[in-house]
Amino acid sequence: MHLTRLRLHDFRCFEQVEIVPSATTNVITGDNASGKTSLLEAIFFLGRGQSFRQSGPRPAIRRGANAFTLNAEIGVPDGLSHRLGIHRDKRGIAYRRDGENATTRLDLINTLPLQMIDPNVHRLLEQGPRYRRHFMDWGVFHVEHTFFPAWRRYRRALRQRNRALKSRWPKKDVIAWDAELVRNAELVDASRRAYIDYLYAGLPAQAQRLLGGEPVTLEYESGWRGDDGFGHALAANLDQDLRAGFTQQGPHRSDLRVSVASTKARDWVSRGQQKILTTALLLVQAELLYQRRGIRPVLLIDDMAAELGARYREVLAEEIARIGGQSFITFLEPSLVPQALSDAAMFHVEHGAVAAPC
Ligand SMILES: Nc1ncnc2c1ncn2[C@@H]1O[C@H](COP(=O)(O)OP(=O)(O)OP(=O)(O)O)[C@@H](O)[C@H]1O
Repeated sequence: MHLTRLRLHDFRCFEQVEIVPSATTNVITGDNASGKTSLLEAIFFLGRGQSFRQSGPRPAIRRGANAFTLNAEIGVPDGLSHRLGIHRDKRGIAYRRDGENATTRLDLINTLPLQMIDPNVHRLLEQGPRYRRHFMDWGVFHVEHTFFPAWRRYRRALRQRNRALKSRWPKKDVIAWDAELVRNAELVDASRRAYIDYLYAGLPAQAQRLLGGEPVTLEYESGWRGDDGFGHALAANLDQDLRAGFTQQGPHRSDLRVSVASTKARDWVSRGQQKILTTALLLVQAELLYQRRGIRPVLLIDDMAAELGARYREVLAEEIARIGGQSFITFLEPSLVPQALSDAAMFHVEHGAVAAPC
């Protein structure tokens, strides 16, 4: 699965741009503020239906324009292709797959699976559990089919239970949601555990290649206390939930502990090592998706050289080339592009224009 053509119209600093990328590695170079990240953002939008920037889709409309349009053609392994489109104007955002108006974000996610590695990727280790849950759930979503419907039902029941708690409704109205919560929490928990086991199995080989064999461990934390199951934990914590006004335990509070040589990875000092470790985790995820479903996600790597010296850059580039699939990797300057990417298609971005492969 890869992009065979990409068109941007009035998106960020680009008025009108079309690129025909390589099915393997695409290197994008350009000065600060030339539009490299915006190109990756456009691809990300097409695969996720939203931006990775905090500001939401509206500011992505080019200054002075009324709407942006993104289009992509996606080649799939059986020789077929899909067309994806996104249009954003003042009325809202519309998605299209193969001309179909009823396209949802889920359709985009399934049509163009992609994995983003940005300069802040180390926050996966440093910051709160939300980032690690997001990391886990991206992978679980793509490989464990029971996960997403259960997660959706769980969140719906959680919202209702929290509403009852916040509004100080009688106990019976709170616990009325417990059976639905428990049923779905167990499915979510089982899918995540199975996924982390698979991921863990692939990690030593990847860590060996990228980190030189430091033992990395992953420990999944379910989000509730005790070994007697979620139903028991919910019941035992009911009075505390009533006082707090929300459900304090459950899969929505789960976490993934990442340790290197028995030290919590966020205490591992070097930012560069943290970036390499996080990238290793993301690449194992990408490989797992290929092994389990035959899908290679498109890799988007923004400012690959940030935090990394020449040796780590080279090791990472070799790994990306080994894994295969399509990638888009940005660099400030051509001199930062590692040797292992010398066969990549090269694009140069300048003043809202993209120069074709040279
Ligand atoms: N809606 C918009 N309309 C016009 N220009 C915009 C809009 N949004 C952002 N820009 C501009 O687009 C330019 C490209 O930004 P982008 O983040 O893609 O650059 P970059 O090449 O990744 O830079 P860096 O290497 O510094 O991260 C910036 O000058 C930014 O101010």
